[in-house]
Amino acid sequence: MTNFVSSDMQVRLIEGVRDAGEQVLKIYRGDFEVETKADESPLTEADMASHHALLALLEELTPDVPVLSEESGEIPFATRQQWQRYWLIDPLDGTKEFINKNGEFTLNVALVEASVPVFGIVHAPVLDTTWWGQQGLGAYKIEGGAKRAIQVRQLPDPETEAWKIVGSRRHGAAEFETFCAKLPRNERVSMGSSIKLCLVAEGSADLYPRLAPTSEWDTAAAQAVVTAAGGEVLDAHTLEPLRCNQQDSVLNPWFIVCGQRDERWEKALKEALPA
Ligand SMILES: Nc1ncnc2c1ncn2[C@@H]1O[C@H](COP(=O)(O)O)[C@@H](OP(=O)(O)O)[C@H]1O
Ligand SMILES: [Mg+2]
Repeated sequence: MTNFVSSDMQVRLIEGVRDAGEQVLKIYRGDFEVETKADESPLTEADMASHHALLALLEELTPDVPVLSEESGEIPFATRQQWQRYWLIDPLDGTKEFINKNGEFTLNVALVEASVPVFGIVHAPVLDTTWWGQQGLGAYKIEGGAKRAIQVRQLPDPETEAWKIVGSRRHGAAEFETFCAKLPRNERVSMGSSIKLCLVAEGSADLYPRLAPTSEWDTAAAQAVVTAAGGEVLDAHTLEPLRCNQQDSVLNPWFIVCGQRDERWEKALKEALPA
């Protein structure tokens, strides 16, 4: 099994992401301005502070590895296609949650190798919680200073326990409801940002159907955590794992995050999705 990130490097990365989170927290606790990007999505000084802090961290630790950030501007596919290994970051996922001050936003750093997110850190500064994982080496969570290994859970028997389905606060609500209505007994939980994937990774939720657009930087770090915890992030149509950097567009297909694959939800998915 390849060790993509040494344990020493891992410690420095986690510390660096948590330091960037401290900068974000200072802005979160004060008054900040909100700009609107060309695609109509919001941007705050915290997105940019985190972007610069994470770029500085990665350039210091791995000067030879290129970085693609949500805030770095477009890098042509012809260039990205040459990258065997690169960092893919979303400096602040859940900007609307940040603006609404509900704490459900994250800093996201993924290492992508041959299109597969093999290592990822997801940090939620307000929750004082960090999830990380590396392919083949397990997944972990630090919450309030306490570290523990995490793992996905098996889908429970719905006769005795409802399946927990996590969904976005803001996107794809109608598709989400249609999907959940086809499932056995379930309870729904709303959450912002990549925390949704981490809830599946840690076994607090069973499924996260994302039947709405996202970009690769929204999911790569948390996909690494989910897979290291024994789960999967699957294209909702092909049921193949999501891959990065395969085409000009950085948009993901609709996807499903699951713990262990199970024919019960696969059947529901086939019925719930438009042909
Ligand atoms: N039309 C669209 N195209 C691409 N991504 C979209 C999108 N609408 C929402 N998203 C992504 O969904 C993320 C938020 O999802 P959720 O509300 O479920 O947490 C946003 O992250 P950012 O906050 O980083 O912009 C954004 O990237
Ligand atoms: Mg995002």
